[in-house]
Amino acid sequence: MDMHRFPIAPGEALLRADAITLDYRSGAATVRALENVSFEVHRGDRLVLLGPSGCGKSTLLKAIAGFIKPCAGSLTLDGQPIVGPGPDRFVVFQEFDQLPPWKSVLGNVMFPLLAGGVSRAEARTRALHWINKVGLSPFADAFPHTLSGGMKARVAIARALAMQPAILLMDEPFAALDALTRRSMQEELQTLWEEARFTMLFVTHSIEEALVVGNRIVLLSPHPGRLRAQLNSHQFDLGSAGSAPFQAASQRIHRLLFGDDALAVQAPEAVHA
Ligand SMILES: Nc1ncnc2c1ncn2[C@@H]1O[C@H](COP(=O)(O)OP(=O)(O)OP(=O)(O)O)[C@@H](O)[C@H]1O
Repeated sequence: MDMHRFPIAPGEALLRADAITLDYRSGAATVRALENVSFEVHRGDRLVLLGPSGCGKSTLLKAIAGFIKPCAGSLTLDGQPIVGPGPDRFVVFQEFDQLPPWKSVLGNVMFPLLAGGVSRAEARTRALHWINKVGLSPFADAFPHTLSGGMKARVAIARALAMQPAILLMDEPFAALDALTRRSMQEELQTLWEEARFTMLFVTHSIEEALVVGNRIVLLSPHPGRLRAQLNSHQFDLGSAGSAPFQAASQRIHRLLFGDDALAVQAPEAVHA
């Protein structure tokens, strides 16, 4: 596969979630985290799962990663059922302590490649390529504890992209960062996407972040998590944040999640902001 670009066949669904229902069971208690959730991710999409705390965003991402199994419905990637974790999906979490502290930046980025059977020489070349892409070449030999939160986020992104997954799964990756760093990470992610056009599923509970990062947004309502609406948001980026259309879209989403609209509409609807 080309190291620099992820292949895209526009319009073709890469990931399908079809009528996903997922219960957590502990002892006699059952918590329904997701109910009848369906959506598609197309190649090259930056699809955002957005909703309030407890709506099942992380649960859905973990099911797509193959860590947990839905009790009903189907998840397919490239037409194949998802039955467990695989190298075609890579998760970036919020906790950047996911970087082993005894490995340098280069070692951290090479690690999953080596574990996946890539030769040392190839792993090093690929790792250095993506470390350079996220602007960390001068820090290739640095250890995680010497890096800022933003730099650790960039290492995590480089590590994920070096694996060339079919879909990059990001679970609130910037939530622990200060506002300025978070903003610059959103911008860097956008720049990386413009260069490499990878497919991404991004979880957040920030409406603004969803509008900036995503080209499409899937809204979930909580308890249990249900599909609330789907919106197109490709027209927005950091440059348009704060503009009148951006504010209007943001308010519309807020009403769908928390306002009267949230109560009025029972069935999922397609909404174009
Ligand atoms: N391991 C678990 N055992 C039991 N219930 C769980 C477990 N993990 C999550 N839940 C419940 O499932 C529901 C969805 O949780 P989930 O973490 O997926 O939501 P979320 O939208 O990602 O929330 P947040 O934004 O706060 O992380 C919640 O009611 C939560 O309490």
